Amino acid sequence: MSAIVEAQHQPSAPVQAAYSYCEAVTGQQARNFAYGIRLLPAEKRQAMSALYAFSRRVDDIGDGTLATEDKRERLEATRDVLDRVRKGLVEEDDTDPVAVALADSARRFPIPLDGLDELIDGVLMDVRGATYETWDDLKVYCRCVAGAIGRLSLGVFGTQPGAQGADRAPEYADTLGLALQLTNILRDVREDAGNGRTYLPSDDLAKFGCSDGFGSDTPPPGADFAGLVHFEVRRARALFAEGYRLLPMLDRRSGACVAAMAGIYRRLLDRIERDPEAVLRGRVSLPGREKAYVAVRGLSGLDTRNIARRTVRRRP
Ligand SMILES: CC(C)=CCC/C(C)=C/CC/C(C)=C/COP(=O)(O)OP(=O)(O)O
Repeated sequence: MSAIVEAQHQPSAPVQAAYSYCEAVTGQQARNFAYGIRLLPAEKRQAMSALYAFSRRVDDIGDGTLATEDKRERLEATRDVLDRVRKGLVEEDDTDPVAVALADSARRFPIPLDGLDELIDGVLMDVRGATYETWDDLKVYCRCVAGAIGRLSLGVFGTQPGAQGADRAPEYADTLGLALQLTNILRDVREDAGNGRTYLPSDDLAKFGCSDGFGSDTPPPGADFAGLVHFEVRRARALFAEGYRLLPMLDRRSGACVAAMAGIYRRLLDRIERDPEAVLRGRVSLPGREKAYVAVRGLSGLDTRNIARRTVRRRP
């Protein structure tokens, strides 16, 4: 019986090739998230790679050098691909491997594909050059480009039968996405400034005398740059703490994947907190061996158990 079930889960050759393509994209480009995705069993790993490859495509259009109108057109073309996936119109021999892999994943897992529309909407906001006055404004953007990825991933992970508070799992997955995105914004502050983009809320920039932006490897004169960074780090930490409530609801390997992704980003945040100006000098990153260590820790379940204990303690 189990052999029959196994056989049913074996993708056909073209679908397998499509997944191999998505896994190659993930391995080459997901410098941090690949460490978590690798910890998943094959079917979930393939589905996460399909989600990653689609998201990468959307993100690359947004970050690319095309003119604004061409970017818009390309983004709407990815929305058409998504519509074909949603309507079950993508055949196994389609020439787009990402569409084939995504269509197969959507058949296997209850992935809320509308989250990918949100991602496209978020990148369109970016292409339009949106700026954010308050954290509430920035949150709208972060929900689209990262919260949605958390909710999509949860569709692949699922929650464990009988997990307490599982109805709040999408909310926690979304919050974890916000935590990662805010960390990403802090890490990339200089690179984004170079591309004419500022994501941090203008209210926060004004409060710390940083409204003139970050065009050089030292803070603008008179600015309390460290104060600004520490303020945003505290905000990100609170989001991590809330989002981590998801972990005890997941099975062991999905929990390991999330713990590795979040753990690597939390360590980035630690580094940024210790030396805020480092983000002006270049891209803060972790050495490969440290990322591997965080992944192994995730697999050991240590982080998940600690969080479960803290969550239980906090309950009234
Ligand atoms: C529940 C759950 C799984 C939540 C996580 C959701 C998630 C993975 C959100 C991604 C947001 C983010 C910071 C993308 C940057 O990708 P990038 O390719 O620019 O990152 P990199 O530059 O660090 O490689």
